[in-house]
Amino acid sequence: MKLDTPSQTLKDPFSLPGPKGKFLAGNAIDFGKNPLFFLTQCAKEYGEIVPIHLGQRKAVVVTNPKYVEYLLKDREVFVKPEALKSMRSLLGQGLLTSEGETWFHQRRLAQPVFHQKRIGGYADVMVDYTEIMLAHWKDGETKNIQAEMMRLTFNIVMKTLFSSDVTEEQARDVSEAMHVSADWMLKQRRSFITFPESFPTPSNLHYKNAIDRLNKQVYQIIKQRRASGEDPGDLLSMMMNARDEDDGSQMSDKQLRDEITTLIFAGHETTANTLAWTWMLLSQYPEAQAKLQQEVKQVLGDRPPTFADLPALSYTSAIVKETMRLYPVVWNIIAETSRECEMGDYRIGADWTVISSPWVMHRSEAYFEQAELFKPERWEGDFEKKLPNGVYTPFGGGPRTCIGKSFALMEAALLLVAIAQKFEISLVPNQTIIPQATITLQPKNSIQVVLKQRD
Ligand code: HEM
Repeated sequence: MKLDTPSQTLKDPFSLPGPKGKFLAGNAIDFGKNPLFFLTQCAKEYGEIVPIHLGQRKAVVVTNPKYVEYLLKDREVFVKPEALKSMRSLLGQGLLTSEGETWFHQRRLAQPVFHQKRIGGYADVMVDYTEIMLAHWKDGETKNIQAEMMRLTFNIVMKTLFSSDVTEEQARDVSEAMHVSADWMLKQRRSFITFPESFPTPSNLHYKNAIDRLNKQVYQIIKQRRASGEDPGDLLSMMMNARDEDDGSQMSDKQLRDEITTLIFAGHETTANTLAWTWMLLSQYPEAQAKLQQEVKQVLGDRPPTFADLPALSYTSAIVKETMRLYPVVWNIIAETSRECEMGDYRIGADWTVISSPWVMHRSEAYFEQAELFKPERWEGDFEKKLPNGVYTPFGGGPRTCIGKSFALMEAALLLVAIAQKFEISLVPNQTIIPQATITLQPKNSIQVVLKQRD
C-alpha cells in the first residue's frame, strides 16, 4: 500500500500505545483467553493500528478499513500464518492452506466450478435435505439448533460433492475426521506446550487414525468414480473434469483429495453456525421472524423454495447479511508478512503478524448505526455498496475471497425459508448463549430452541 509518505518518515507501530503484555507470553494469553473481547478493547482503547506481542512475535491489530482492504488484496505480502500449517495433515495443499503458484493454479481450476450458474443446480438438494430433516421435527420439541444445522449442512455438502456414491460408513468416517481434526487443532492452539504432530501422544494418535480413515474413504470414492467414468454433475466430477486453460492439466488424485477435504471442512460448519446464529437472533427479534414469515407466504405460499425464488427473497437475504454482520463465523483474518511493507503512515516489518477482525469492524458505530442491534432493514437499498471497502467482510475479500460465497448464500437463504415455512422457532428461556471464537465463531455450549409447527 504505497502512500505518498516518504519512506524515512514512516512510523514504527511499536512507538504507539498498546495493551500491556506479560513476560515471555506478551499478549498471547489475553488474546487466547477471550479473543473477541481482547480485539474489541484494542480497537476501543488504542485505535486503528495497535502493536501487540504474541509470545516473541510482533503483531498489529488493524481496524482502519484501508489497512484491512490492503491485507485482503495483496496476498503476496500477506500470506497465511504458519499456524495454519498444523491443518496440513487434514487439508493438504488445498485452497485454504496452499500459497503462491500451487494456490493460484488450484484456484483457477476450481473457480468455474463455483460459478453461481453451476451451483444453482444444487438448490433442489438443499431443499430436499431440509425437508427430510423437517419430517423428523415435531411440534413442541426442543432441539439444539446448532447440532441440527451442522448435520444438515454436512449431509448437503456430501451430497453435492459425491451425489449418491457415499456409503453410511464413508460419511461417518469423514464426519468423524472433521470433528477429531477440529478438536485437535483447537487443543494445539490453546496449549502452551505442544508436541510435534509425529510425537505419539494419545491426542496425536487419535488425530492420525481419523485422518488415515478419511484418506482411505476419499481415495476410494475418487478411484470408484474414475473407474466408472460416470459424470453425475456433482462437485467431484466438475473438479475432475476441470482443465487448466493454459496447459490443459487436470487435478491429480492427491489434489482432488485435498480440495474435497477442504470443501467439506470450509463448507459446512461455517454455514451451519451462521444459520444457528440466525435462529437465535430471529427468536430474540420476533418481529423480524414475523416479517420473514410474511415474505415466505408472499413469495412461496405453500410450495418449496427454488433457486429462481432467491432474487424475490430480499428480506431473507437481509437477515442473512445482518446475522453475518453480528456473528461473522470467520471472526478474524490473520496473515503474516512475507516482506516489509507500508500501511498508511506505518512501516510493517517482515514476518510480523497482522490481525483484522470482522467481529470488531462489523460492530463499529462508525459504520453501523445502533451497531449492537439486529436490524435487517439496514441492508435495504444500496447500503452495502456505500460501505467503504474493508468494513464488511464476512467472506474475506481480494483474490482469496471465499470461493463458496454463492453456494453459502444460496444455502443459507433456502434452508432458512424452507424451515420458516413449516416451523416457528423460539429460544428455550433462561439459557446463556456465549459466542466462542474457535476455528469458527460458534455458541460455547448450544442453542436450545422450541419448535412450533405452523398450521
Ligand atoms: C457462511 C458461510 C461461509 C463463510 C462466512 C465463509 C467465509 C470465508 C472466508 C472469510 C474466507 C477467506 C479466509 C481468508 O482470507 O483467509 C473463506 C475462504 C474459503 N472458503 Fe468460505 N465461507 C463460507 C462458506 C463456504 C462454503 C459453503 C465453501 C465451499 C463449499 C467454502 C469454501 C472456502 C474455500 C475453499 C476458501 C479458501 C479460498 C482460497 O483461499 O482461495 N466456504 N471463506
